[in-house]
Amino acid sequence: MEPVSKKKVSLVTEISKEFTFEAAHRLPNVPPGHKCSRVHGHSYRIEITVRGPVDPHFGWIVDFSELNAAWQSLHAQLDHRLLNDVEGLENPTSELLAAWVYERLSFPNFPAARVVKLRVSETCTSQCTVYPAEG
Ligand SMILES: Nc1nc2c(c(=O)[nH]1)N=C([C@H](O)[C@H](O)COP(=O)(O)OP(=O)(O)OP(=O)(O)O)CN2
Ligand SMILES: [Zn+2]
Repeated sequence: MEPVSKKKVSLVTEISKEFTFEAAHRLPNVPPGHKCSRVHGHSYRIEITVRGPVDPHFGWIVDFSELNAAWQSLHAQLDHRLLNDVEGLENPTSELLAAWVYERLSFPNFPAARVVKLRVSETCTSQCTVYPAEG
């Protein structure tokens, strides 16, 4: 009988975690009469995907609880707020919110871990995804 091959494949590994917050917003630059010019609320979902080397000792890219810790200070700034009042979110579209969150995430204990995808869902059917540009 042939021995089973133990060939090592090189893998790209990602982990993801989803967070939620509740907030109100209005979009100040929409045309007159647009429904989003009025203050309204969303149950936002933020999915964060991290890529990096799997630490040989821990066996993970980054502890899920470190993602949790990184998210907590952002959650405190966003949850049950009028997003327009948050510095940098004066025009709180999904696109600009995704960039705002992306720019503020870091994992000090796992510096090799990189956020490679961040998705904001405003509703069940409306999402925005950002990725770091190549290069
Ligand atoms: N490109 C974007 N378009 C819109 C954004 C945005 O952030 N980026 N935001 C809005 C509003 O916030 C709106 O609340 C969400 O839009 P929409 O999907 O139209 O919401 P509805 O639940 O009303 O959608 P229906 O599928 O029509 O029920 C608008 N556009
Ligand atoms: Zn909205």
